[in-house]
Amino acid sequence: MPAVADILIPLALDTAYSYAVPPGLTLAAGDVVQVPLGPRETIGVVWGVEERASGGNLRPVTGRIEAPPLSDPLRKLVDWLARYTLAPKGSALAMALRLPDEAAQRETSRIGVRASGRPASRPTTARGKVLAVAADGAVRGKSALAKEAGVSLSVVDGLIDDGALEAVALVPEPVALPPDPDHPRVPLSEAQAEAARNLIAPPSPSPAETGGTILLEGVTGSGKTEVYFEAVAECVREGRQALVLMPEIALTAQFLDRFAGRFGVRPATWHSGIGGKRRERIRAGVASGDVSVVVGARSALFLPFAKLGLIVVDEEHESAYKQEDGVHYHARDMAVVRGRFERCPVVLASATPSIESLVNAQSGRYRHVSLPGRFGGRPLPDITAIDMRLDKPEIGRFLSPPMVNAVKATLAQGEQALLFLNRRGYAPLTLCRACGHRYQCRNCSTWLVEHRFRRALVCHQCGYAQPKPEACTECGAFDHLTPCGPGVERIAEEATALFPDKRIVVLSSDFPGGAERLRQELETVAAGECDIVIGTQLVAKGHNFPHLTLVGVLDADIGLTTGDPRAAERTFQLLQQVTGRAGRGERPGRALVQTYQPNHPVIAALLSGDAERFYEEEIGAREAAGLPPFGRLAALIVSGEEREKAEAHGQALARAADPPPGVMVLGPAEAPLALVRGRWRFRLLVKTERGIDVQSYLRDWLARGPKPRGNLKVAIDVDPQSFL
Ligand SMILES: Nc1ncnc2c1ncn2[C@@H]1O[C@H](COP(=O)(O)OP(=O)(O)OP(=O)(O)O)[C@@H](O)[C@H]1O
Ligand SMILES: [Zn+2]
Repeated sequence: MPAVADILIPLALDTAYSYAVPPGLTLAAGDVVQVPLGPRETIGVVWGVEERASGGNLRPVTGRIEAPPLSDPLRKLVDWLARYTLAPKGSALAMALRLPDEAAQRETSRIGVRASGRPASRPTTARGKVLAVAADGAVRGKSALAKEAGVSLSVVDGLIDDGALEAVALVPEPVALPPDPDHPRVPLSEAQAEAARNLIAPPSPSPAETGGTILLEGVTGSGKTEVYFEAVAECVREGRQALVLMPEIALTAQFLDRFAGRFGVRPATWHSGIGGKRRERIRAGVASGDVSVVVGARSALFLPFAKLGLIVVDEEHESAYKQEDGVHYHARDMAVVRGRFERCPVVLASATPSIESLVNAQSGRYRHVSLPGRFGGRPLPDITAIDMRLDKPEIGRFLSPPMVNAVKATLAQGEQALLFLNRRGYAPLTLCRACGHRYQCRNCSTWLVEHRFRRALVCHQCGYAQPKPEACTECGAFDHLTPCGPGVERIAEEATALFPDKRIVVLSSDFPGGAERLRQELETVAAGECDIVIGTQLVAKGHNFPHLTLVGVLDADIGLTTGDPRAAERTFQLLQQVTGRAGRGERPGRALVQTYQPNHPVIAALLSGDAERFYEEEIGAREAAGLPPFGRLAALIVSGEEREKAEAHGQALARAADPPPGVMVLGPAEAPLALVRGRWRFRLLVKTERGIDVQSYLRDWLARGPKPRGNLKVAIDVDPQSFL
């Protein structure tokens, strides 16, 4: 009987297609192949092979492709991801199947030169210098050779033309050298050593299964990194591979150097800035098992590891782990799933765990390993509130007098201060004082944010930008456009006026020069090469700034009024993280928090340092309201170019909802961000009891309900993190 292969294609298709396996080709599940699809050829992955009588009229597989096959656990992850998120299976596959892009194919290998043994036809002093260096016969890069000889590159080129030097292709450097788990290292503290032991080997004899998820909870600066490095070391000793997931921007040279301090070499890294050939070589090294540790952003979760033995999710509470477009997945949750399929342990590390993970730890589903104090007995920072109703800043200013004094005192000691405001740009709103006009995005229902550095009004949703006008575009009045409220650029202006001779740096995700420049800038902060850092949430977490002793939070209340069910949790985590940047080095730190609501439970918990009580109350509130993890949420976001049609489709969906007992469907309601990129948005929210299979319900409902037509779209977001 002929063999038939079911091939999943990495496009938005939900099922695998059947193809005949031509004689002479043997295929196994996971193989990457080329197949005809309509008039074209495309790439796919074998999802299953069987002998079937009816395979005769199927189109044949064209051939196998040189690419690492997808292992059984990775294919299971793709299936699971698609089922859980309701994304088409092919879209889930696309995340695990990044094929060499054309740019990578075109990249040429690096060329080096060495002495050919023939003399130069026209000897000169400069040429003599080059040949003297090259006399050892070693292969060098052209510019390295020129530099070593102290001549210009053209001299080297001349010698190549002349035949005295010959060009050879350089063997690419390995993407990562093998980490040494027993590299000499700084000793762990007693608390760290105990936590590391618990992480690697559970204290009480547990069932023979390895695997399992562990919550590693330790206050800011407790030294969790060194603890999970021990688990990584153990994994490497066993000859297996480890993956450490981090929020993208935490992947700094400082972190990689810490890794090198522990293991003797830097790990392979994986994030959106890594492209071309390097990407392919990391994938290949991961698939062959040559690369034993990868530190990466969330997409590293889909790398084809040959023998994965450990996944660490650092800062597991981070909402950046949730992908909010395309396949809506949460990398922390998928890490737990991949760990299950790979039968390897998953360590979730955080100073401020997500409510979900903490509940799982308390209920015994996860093991719980704690580090209750800072490394070296260092104290946690003192946190004090500044009541903004009493300590008002001057008109048009945003730093209250006690804040200014604290910064002054800190700088006088030669220490560093961080001013934290979670708002990019100069001012979040521009208003004409003559006619009252407010500048709004033409594609989105958002105010345009002034960016003074760029001299533009910018939409933070769609990126639309217009030059800041001289006169009001509505009424023509000159000199009446007023910035309302502060962003980090405006705080920088104020700080510069107050401390004109200090080095001030502003850090936010729109830092000019992109992520790589931003990473470099974070290094200079860590090295103590600036006095005042002004930053958004991007500098608030995961970083280690040893010179920083004062953290000033400028608007602690900013996140409390969003109406988001996670507002309290988010605000608490963010404030705890940002204040936790203070006093991590030799000198103790403190934090000042500007607030209009010092008695708000979140602010009060932060000030008292009683995280446990905050978590207890928040968990109680979630349970009472049936919110995650005690109930489940899923959102449908209907969008379209015409407002009425989008709303009507939302209403038609709601009419078809027919929720069974235990399921509630709310909406459609106009989304808080009602218009984004010219599309009107309406949200439906599904809230269910914990035991309900929300995916099955959603599938039935969508199959039954009206189909989106024309430019209408329905996005599905299971376990939504954002409610905008
Ligand atoms: N065994 C050790 N010996 C010397 N220094 C250590 C040791 N363990 C940790 N440290 C230092 O203590 C500081 C805090 O450690 P680390 O960054 O691992 O904390 P953390 O728990 O990850 O904090 P956060 O959650 O706030 O990011 C760092 O400066 C680190 O270098
Ligand atoms: Zn916009």
